[in-house]
Amino acid sequence: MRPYVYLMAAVTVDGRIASRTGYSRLSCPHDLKRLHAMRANVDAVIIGANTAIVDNPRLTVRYVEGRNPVRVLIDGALRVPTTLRIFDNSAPTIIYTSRRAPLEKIEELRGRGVEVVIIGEEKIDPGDVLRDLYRRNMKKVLLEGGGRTNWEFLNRCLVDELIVTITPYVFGNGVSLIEGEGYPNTEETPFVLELVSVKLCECGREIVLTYRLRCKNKFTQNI
Ligand SMILES: NC(=O)C1=CN([C@@H]2O[C@H](COP(=O)(O)OP(=O)(O)OC[C@H]3O[C@@H](n4cnc5c(N)ncnc54)[C@H](OP(=O)(O)O)[C@@H]3O)[C@@H](O)[C@H]2O)C=CC1
Ligand SMILES: Nc1nc(O)c(N)c(N[C@@H]2O[C@H](COP(=O)(O)O)[C@@H](O)[C@H]2O)n1
Repeated sequence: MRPYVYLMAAVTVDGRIASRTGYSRLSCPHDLKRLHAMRANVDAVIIGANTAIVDNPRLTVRYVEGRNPVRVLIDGALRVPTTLRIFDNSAPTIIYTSRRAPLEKIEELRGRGVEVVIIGEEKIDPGDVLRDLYRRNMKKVLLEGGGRTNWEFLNRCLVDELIVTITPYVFGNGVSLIEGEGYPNTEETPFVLELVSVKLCECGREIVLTYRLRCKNKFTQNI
């Protein structure tokens, strides 16, 4: 069993979630409220190592009333600095890492109240992360990027709902919503996207697309 997985992001018209310099503040205040309402609605928020390093996010609920989710970081080599805001104890934080992680860094973070879980030899299977979160009674989680982490989950059919806000910008380069090895054509994706809704944001400049993802039968995960 695994939790229900939402993936939420803001993209430019050319599908980028960040520019080549790592700039990613795309959403208007209304869209940020939507993001924070989603954080308040889930049990955990998951990010990858680069997002943690580049953005140094808080991942707390601030623009609406609600409780903070558990913050989950996937970092196979435990590359992140120990000074990040996600280690500030304002909400619980769990790191999933592998045997590649330096032992002294694991100890330092554990000493500061961060739960560090070694879940793989080299690579981390996102299915294992989700199963572990489910065992901890987390039934709904939000995947907040970045592009590589989104790919790792999506490519294994581990995303149930995709909520993408299209913002009126173009980067021409940078990090795409999904950053992976890719598919050669539309037939060979392991999932189908079913459009649920198209909404104009309250600001009048952004479009919020919601899709439900259905895993094609031959790719169905046994999870
Ligand atoms: N506009 C928006 O809505 C958002 C934008 N962003 C932007 O996205 C950018 C970062 O995206 P990106 O560079 O793709 O990186 P990610 O944040 O997806 O981090 C990728 C890294 O995380 C680690 N990781 C993720 N999954 C696994 C796994 N299954 N097993 C092992 N390690 C894993 C790996 O580290 P390692 O290689 O060391 O093993 C991997 O290189 C930032 O610039 C950020 O600002 C992020 C979120 C939202
Ligand atoms: N949905 C969405 N829209 C944007 O424009 C964004 N830049 C992001 N980024 C995500 O939010 C994190 C920052 O969170 P805090 O404000 O520090 O709590 C960032 O790291 C991305 O995960 N998302």
